[in-house]
Amino acid sequence: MKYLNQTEAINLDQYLFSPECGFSVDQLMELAGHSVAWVVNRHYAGLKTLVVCGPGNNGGDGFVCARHLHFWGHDVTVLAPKEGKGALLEGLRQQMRIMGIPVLATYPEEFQGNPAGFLAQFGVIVDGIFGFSFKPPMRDPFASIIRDLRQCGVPLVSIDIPSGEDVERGNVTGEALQPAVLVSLSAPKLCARNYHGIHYLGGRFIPRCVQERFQLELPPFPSSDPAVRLPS
Ligand SMILES: NC(=O)C1=CN([C@@H]2O[C@H](COP(=O)(O)OP(=O)(O)OC[C@H]3O[C@@H](n4cnc5c(N)ncnc54)[C@H](O)[C@@H]3O)[C@@H](O)[C@H]2O)[C@H](O)CC1
Ligand SMILES: [K+]
Repeated sequence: MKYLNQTEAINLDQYLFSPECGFSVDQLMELAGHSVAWVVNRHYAGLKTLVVCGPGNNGGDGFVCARHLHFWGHDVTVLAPKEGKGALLEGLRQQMRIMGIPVLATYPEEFQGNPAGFLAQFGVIVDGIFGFSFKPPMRDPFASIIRDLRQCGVPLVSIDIPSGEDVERGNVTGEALQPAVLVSLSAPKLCARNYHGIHYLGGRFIPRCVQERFQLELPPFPSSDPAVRLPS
């Protein structure tokens, strides 16, 4: 299986959205977020869940994941410190509102100065902060949230990239998240080469001709599963 560098990941994404392929962002985000929710439910079914969303499409995957987990009976809270841009992310936020899923911009008042106390309420935390467009160094508010998440002891499930990792070189600063579970989307990125936790490939939407064009050599997905576990 091929591990993508940052440029290859962006090129694959753009090719999928080109007229030649005909996919739309919201369509693939739905499939990506659904596959992450499926993995979370498989390993952490029924646990109180926090989904932390960043400002880009990795955060969008997080909102979609939150919606599916809510439907599947999880008690879900979203922490999304920055308003993402565009109608797609705005629509996802509106869905949270009408479904009664709390979306916090900061830690609640009673936990200001005690992030560990807030995070300890959750059985699992989904990391939708940064994906393949992340460029170090991290900036606040995400730098401090990532520090809190690293120290909190609650199992983390990272979407596509453990947030804070350089997409190609991995955890070079030592400040990135170290998730219990990583769900790579489309194809794993170079930073995942040395990942030894529970590793899934999700986002089962790459047509055969696109796999061949990008020489992805993806493993087969079992039955109708939206994700496949990779050896680690
Ligand atoms: N093809 C697929 O598999 C699909 C993947 N999806 C998901 O989309 C992300 C990539 O999304 P993108 O919007 O390009 O970028 P990010 O979410 O990684 O973040 C960009 C966001 O973050 C800001 N930012 C960048 N660096 C920093 C920094 N050092 N400090 C603070 N903020 C930073 C930047 O300004 C942007 O606002 C991919 O990983 C998948 O999760 C799609 O959902 C579907 C198709
Ligand atoms: K992430």
